[in-house]
Amino acid sequence: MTQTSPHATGSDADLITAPLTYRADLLKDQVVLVSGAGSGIGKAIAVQCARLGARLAICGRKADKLEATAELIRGLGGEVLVRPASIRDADDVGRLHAEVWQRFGRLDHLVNNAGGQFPQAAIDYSVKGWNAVIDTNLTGTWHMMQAAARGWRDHGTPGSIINIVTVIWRGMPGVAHTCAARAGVIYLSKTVAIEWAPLNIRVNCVAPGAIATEGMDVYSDEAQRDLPRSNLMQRFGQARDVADAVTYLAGPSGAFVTGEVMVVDGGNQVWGDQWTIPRPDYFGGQRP
Ligand SMILES: CCCCC/C=C/C(=O)SCCNC(=O)CCNC(=O)[C@H](O)C(C)(C)COP(=O)(O)OP(=O)(O)OC[C@H]1O[C@@H](n2cnc3c(N)ncnc32)[C@H](O)[C@@H]1OP(=O)(O)O
Ligand SMILES: NC(=O)C1=CN([C@@H]2O[C@H](COP(=O)(O)OP(=O)(O)OC[C@H]3O[C@@H](n4cnc5c(N)ncnc54)[C@H](OP(=O)(O)O)[C@@H]3O)[C@@H](O)[C@H]2O)C=CC1
Repeated sequence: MTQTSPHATGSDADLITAPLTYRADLLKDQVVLVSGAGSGIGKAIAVQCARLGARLAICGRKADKLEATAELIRGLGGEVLVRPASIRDADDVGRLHAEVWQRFGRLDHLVNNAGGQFPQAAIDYSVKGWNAVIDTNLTGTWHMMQAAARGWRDHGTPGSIINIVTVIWRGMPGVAHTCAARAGVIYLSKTVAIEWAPLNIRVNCVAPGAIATEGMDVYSDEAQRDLPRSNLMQRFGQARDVADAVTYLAGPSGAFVTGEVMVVDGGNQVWGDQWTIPRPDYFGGQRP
């Protein structure tokens, strides 16, 4: 975590002590695998699941960030498997899932949170830049989904997948690559929700709006100033807002929910301009 980021995920103390929305044994003994759990939303999800009694497996590329999350979980008396891995690497993902089953003998929920992008006009994308975003957000997410489904099929146990996406419905100027990738994940999720229903696997998505995390640091000062004004609440959401939505879908409250997208965006899907690159003169130029 960038300690100086104005968008850091609340303090570690907040993650550990903030009042819980759900009862403290909601996920008792369940096993939750969270990708990208070394920072931001993923960290908040992992710590919240641990506070609700779950055993955690966490992955991401950077071991030191994962260890910091793991320390918090162990401090809560929780159990955690730390496994640095890139979701872009299908073989690595396969080994990660094998390790989860070996360690815990079960997997209950996969939370595909790892992802990211950079702001740039689409017309300027390099092939490498496009591929980096698609490989991470669409293909990497798919590697994780398929590995989880195969595990549940082979063990004959139920499971649920929760994919973190974005609010794509009115387009996302400045991050077209991620908009395309997340749209792919949403319709992939709806499709396999059908195909995997006979396997007792639920598949859902959570679509956050602008959430205050260190991931925001990739955007310009102007974009960071404007993004919280792009919704009806006129502010950033918090990582725990997303963690609560994930918990709703993972808990008994989600038992009859599949193929769905839960939007947590302060109303941005109905109102608010969202430019992550300078707004062209054609659309009024300068931001407010
Ligand atoms: C609702 C509000 C709107 C915004 C909604 C979403 C907000 C968020 O999601 S914020 C939180 C997410 N976190 C991030 O986005 C963190 C930063 N992004 C990443 O780390 C991305 O995962 C990644 C895909 C950019 C990283 O991939 P990786 O392969 O590790 O990246 P590289 O640094 O190796 O770059 C590969 C390639 O991509 C192009 N590129 C990267 N950054 C930029 C940039 N700022 N501008 C233009 N192009 C960029 C570039 O082609 C890179 O290759 P090289 O040129 O050879 O470095
Ligand atoms: N903050 C926001 O406003 C919004 C965020 N989102 C999405 O929510 C998710 C979490 O974002 P947020 O917490 O804000 O930002 P962060 O940048 O803090 O989190 C992204 C996490 O993904 C991990 N990651 C990136 N690439 C890979 C990879 N190839 N394999 C494994 N892990 C990877 C990173 O860890 P490491 O670098 O160690 O690999 C990092 O911990 C992302 O998918 C993001 O796009 C969606 C909508 C809005």
